Amino acid sequence: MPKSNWSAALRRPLSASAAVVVVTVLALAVFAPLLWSDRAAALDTNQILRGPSAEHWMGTDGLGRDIFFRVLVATRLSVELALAATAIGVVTGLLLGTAAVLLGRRAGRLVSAAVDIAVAFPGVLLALFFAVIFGVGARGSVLAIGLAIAPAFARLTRTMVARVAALDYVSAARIAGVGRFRLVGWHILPNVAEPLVVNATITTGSTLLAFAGLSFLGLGVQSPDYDWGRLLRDGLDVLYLHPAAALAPTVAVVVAGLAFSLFGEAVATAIGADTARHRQREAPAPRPTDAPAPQPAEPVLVVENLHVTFPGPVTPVRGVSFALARGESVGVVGESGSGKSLTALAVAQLIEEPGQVHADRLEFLGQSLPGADTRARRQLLGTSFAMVFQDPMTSFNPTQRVGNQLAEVARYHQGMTRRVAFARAVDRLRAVRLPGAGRRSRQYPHEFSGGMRQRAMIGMGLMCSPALIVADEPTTALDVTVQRRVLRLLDDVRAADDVAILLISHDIGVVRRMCDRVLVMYAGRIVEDLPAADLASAAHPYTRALLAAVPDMTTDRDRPMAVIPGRPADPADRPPGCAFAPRCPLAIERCTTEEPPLVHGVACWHPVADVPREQIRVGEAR
Ligand SMILES: Nc1ncnc2c1ncn2[C@@H]1O[C@H](COP(=O)(O)OP(=O)(O)OP(=O)(O)O)[C@@H](O)[C@H]1O
Repeated sequence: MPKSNWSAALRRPLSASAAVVVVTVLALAVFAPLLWSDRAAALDTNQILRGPSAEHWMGTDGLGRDIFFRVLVATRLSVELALAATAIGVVTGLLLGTAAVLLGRRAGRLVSAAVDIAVAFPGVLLALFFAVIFGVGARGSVLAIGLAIAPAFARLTRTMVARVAALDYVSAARIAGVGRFRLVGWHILPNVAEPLVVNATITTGSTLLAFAGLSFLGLGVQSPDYDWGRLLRDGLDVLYLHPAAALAPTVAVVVAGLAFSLFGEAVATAIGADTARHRQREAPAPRPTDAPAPQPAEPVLVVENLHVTFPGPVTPVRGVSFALARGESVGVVGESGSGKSLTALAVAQLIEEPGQVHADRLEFLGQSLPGADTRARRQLLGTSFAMVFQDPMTSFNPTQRVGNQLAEVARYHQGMTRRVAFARAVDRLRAVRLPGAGRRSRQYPHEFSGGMRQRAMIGMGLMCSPALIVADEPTTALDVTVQRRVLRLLDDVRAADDVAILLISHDIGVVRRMCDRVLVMYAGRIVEDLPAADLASAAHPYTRALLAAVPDMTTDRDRPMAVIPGRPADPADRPPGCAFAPRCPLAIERCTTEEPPLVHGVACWHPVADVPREQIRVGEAR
């Protein structure tokens, strides 16, 4: 951590004072018993319960012992106990918080549930509960307080670990066969150490106070040993006669407790500044010249048996399965209403009530999207997933400048300052080749053309480091030349940054040019999955009919345009068997009774790979 962060944090008067007090307390803990034990233990029966004087600054106790020196000497036991309890709490918390990685998902879930229940109890109640179990005395109270602070620490650890455990390098280490303990100790904990250290420092402050409480209640340190809590308890017995006896240990507890907590805050400030700087460094502008991101072993997106249902019930998406690798571009084509957009929205977790999404697997970058808690999901989708919507007019907030809207993403997800985030927004607008990016970033969306807005939307997706861009009809609202520019930009981004692209379009020609693979959807199902280069050899009559409807250089312009006869299936009234059967010129008996599964890339009882394209030209527009 750079020295400047520490000096900046310690330049704040409160942090500097806290640091001075913490160092003093630690020095007293080491040296006070060596220097003043005798004076603290010396009995003077002539000086019993005397008030403050030049000889005894805080007066004397019931045996004539000097209270000031007793408070100084008690520093060691008080700090020792607090540190021991904090250590127990931290180690137990770390073990419980990493249980999901160490013990596997099921046992981890049980541990998490137990931790959540424990967190629901107030810490003081837990400490008293454990103190009764472990018995009166210093050892019992160390265990009691240590175990009482463990659940909160475990929950913090669990949250931090879950974030790091989903990262690519942890997946790579898993696949490389790294053991669980090494994975946690080597790859995960060092990356979450900073906030945990900060929290442990702050916890030490509260632990000091908790010990004083237990000793005060008679459950902590027992005579003849004494810590600040014990002195406080003795002082309270003579409070009206001799208030300084209670005041001195009280001041010691409060000042030391506050100092540790404020010192923890100072550490947090120093580390926070450093982490933010790191994050900015870790997220360099993805330029075409950048080295490609390391290849993960897992696909970017895995969808298995996806269903989207609305009340009725209607199921416009029924059992869709596909996967996307890094840098792969997959097109989804089909007529209006075939379920393309709902599939994309389900992947983006944007289907709203009363819509229901069910899937055997819906994983993005190895993380189950329906399983992730909302915050983790937001973070994951916010940093690694970008969506370009059909209507560029509604994708931006009309009341905010475009640059600010892009910058917001980096400020929220990457903790950048306003100025740094805005500079990155301008850089991203430049990366999507928006002319005059600096000036444009200060304009409002209505001052942009449709094509510019789509490019800015892609730029917004590039504010973090997306692994997947879902583009739902991104060029439908644009004229042909602008369309081509936007599509080329998407393709460049894919090539430069190894971003996977899911392109939804009803234009099979666009998909053929842009994509590696094509998924053809009909009535909520994938009916064909084939390489874009092999479209000409499509086997499903529906794919062939879609292709036949696209005019090419060989199309006879004197003949009317080819169309697919009939109407797309209504999701609320779907025919039995293959949904395309009523419109299919090759339908056989079985097609009307039994729905064909997707086998070898085609869902058809009568695949027609070898039937000439002209035979599938099933209808013509009048
Ligand atoms: N909120 C909803 N409630 C009920 N049905 C819906 C809802 N949203 C969409 N649908 C239905 O789901 C079906 C698929 O819709 P979807 O928007 O995915 O089609 P699409 O293939 O993307 O079509 P387009 O190309 O016209 O956008 C349609 O029949 C639509 O009417």
